[in-house]
Amino acid sequence: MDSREANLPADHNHDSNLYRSFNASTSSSSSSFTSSPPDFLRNVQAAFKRHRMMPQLNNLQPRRLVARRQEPSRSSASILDSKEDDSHDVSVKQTTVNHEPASVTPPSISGTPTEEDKFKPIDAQRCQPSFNCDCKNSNPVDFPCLKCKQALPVDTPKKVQFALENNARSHMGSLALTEMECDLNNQLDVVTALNHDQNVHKLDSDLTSRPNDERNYIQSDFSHQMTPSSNLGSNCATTLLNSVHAPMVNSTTHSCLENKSDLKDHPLPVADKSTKGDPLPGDAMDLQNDVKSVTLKSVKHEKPGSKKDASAPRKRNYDPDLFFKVNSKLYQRLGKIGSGGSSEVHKVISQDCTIYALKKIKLKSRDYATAYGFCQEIEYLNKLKGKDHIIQLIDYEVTDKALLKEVMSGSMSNKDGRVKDDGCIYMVLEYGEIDLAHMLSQKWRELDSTTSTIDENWLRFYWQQILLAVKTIHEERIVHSDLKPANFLLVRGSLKLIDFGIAKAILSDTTNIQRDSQVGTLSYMSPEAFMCNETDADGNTIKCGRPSDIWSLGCILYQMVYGKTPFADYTTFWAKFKVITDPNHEIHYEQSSNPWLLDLIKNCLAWDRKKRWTIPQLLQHPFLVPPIPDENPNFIQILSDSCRDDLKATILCSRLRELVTDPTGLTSVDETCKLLDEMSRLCIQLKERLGNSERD
Ligand SMILES: Nc1ncnc2c1ncn2[C@@H]1O[C@H](COP(=O)(O)OP(=O)(O)OP(=O)(O)O)[C@@H](O)[C@H]1O
Repeated sequence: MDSREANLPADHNHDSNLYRSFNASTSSSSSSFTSSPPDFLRNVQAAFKRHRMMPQLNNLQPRRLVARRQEPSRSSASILDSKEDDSHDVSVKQTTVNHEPASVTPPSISGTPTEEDKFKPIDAQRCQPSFNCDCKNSNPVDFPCLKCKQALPVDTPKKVQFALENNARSHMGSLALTEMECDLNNQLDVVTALNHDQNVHKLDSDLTSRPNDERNYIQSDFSHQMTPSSNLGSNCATTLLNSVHAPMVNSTTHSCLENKSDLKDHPLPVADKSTKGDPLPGDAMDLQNDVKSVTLKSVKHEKPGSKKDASAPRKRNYDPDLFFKVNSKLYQRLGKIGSGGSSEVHKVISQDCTIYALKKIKLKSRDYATAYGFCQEIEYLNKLKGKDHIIQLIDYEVTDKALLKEVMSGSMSNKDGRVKDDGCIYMVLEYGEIDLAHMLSQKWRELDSTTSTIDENWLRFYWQQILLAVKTIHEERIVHSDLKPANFLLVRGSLKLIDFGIAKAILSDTTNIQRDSQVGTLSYMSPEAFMCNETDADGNTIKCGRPSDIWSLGCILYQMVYGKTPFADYTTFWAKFKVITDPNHEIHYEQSSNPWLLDLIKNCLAWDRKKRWTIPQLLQHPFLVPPIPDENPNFIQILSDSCRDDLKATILCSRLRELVTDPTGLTSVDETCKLLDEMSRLCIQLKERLGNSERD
């Protein structure tokens, strides 16, 4: 055992009643868990910090996530199943706890059997595999196994969990009751179920009743553990620390209550026989009384096997204010992340303790074509599954099954039809910590307070990732049409593309697509997006294809370099429309210390879409792939040698040599830029030729 834990001071405080009473029944460890609240909290915090990244913690299941399993063939009234309430059964269930990674569940189009019933009951969720009765427990020390009744050794992290749980519980008011009740028949649950977020939340509410200094201490102690929430990623420890603002799960509590058929048979933890005879101090006594009263109500309300209940309509076993349900799986809401023009995006946690983003699109009062378009995002995300730079779709559900069917079959026979009023699209997505828009504004805030300019390596790193993301979709013949910083999310250090809400597939063999309407976000919209479907000077219909995305990328890069979009000074729609669609409008570029950078932006923001570079070209641009410095006198020679057999490449080489060795006429910055333009073009062409000859 860690010496710091072993040295925890003795408990003299009423706040420790719960864990004290528990310790009394687990005598060998009792001294380890005794501490006055501030010391105790500190020790717990220290211990938790030490262990929170350990794999064991990643397996912890937040019990509030789960709702009670209902037997498929029975009404909700028959939830109370004596077998399920048998604490022995817990250890059986825990062996079946599903620790699969976030898996992709094939969505059901219609009539698929509900998975609701597979939803793990709370007891099963709480127990960790190490606690099951197959423990072959040869070293009984601390906690009794519920099935074999043998004591199980308690490793350090579990103690930490226990201590944390109980510590927080000891600060709880009556809100803790229902959770307590869930534990009534299972002392071991108290150890294994770490529900820090809820406890902290409850702690908040309870703090008001505490003396000021103690309250301050507790608040600072816990807030200390709850720091950089959204940037921590999605491991379980993060979850536990992050979800402080998650709503409390009264509904789960209820479902938990519903599962206790006869709580009389199960001893209350606070009234454990090992503490028999000890008068229960105030808090614990209140708690116990409250538990009993809630229990009685619950039992009365949910009498098992009653005919009335059996005939009652099936009850929702979750509270829609607290959970989302997608393909019968529940996701607890942790807070709203954002909302777009058409959707709400929430941070959620799944039953396997993984953080996701859940995008909900309400289809109410949408016309069929629009709803169909939204649904197509699913199609694209499915197509882009497994691609590194694209946000991953974990699961989805379209409540209007007919609509989904149409999208999946690629038809829209029902286009004049109406979407069901309560129709919704749910998409469970990989969770992104921060989007590029926020990263940029942070970056620019930092830069504004110093004299330094944007770090080119930072720029290169993220620009390359942006290009790779767009390359992925372009290769799949998808035009995103709404590229902007907010649609690139940082996931585990990589930028990933989101929001294919208005993306379009390139259907034919042509490189362009025709859009039905003008789309995108004004500041990033290409000239052709503004003029989509109109006729150009040559009488051709203006189309939006991949080059339109490249223009948007140019706007993003401009913003990364200068801190604002190229048309930011034109604030109204019409002003923007006018300058962007004007082929003679000259975009203003501030000087840059790196001329390649300017060249790069200009190649994206060429008004003539045919002159815009493609993604493969941009990926090879000298800004990302700097040419070997001129100091190397042999560079051109080496280059010429390597393409000796290719006449065109040799010509390019000699032209490049001329420019490098004799850059005449460089009297102005403009001239210099032109020269660099030319050199850049030659470099790219050479690179292409070399690449081709390599392939041949
Ligand atoms: N997977 C995710 N992880 C984290 N945050 C996300 C995720 N998906 C979306 N968001 C957040 O939610 C916001 C809205 O999402 P999204 O852009 O997909 O919705 P939308 O309705 O299509 O928006 P818009 O009107 O901007 O096109 C995003 O800007 C982003 O901040």
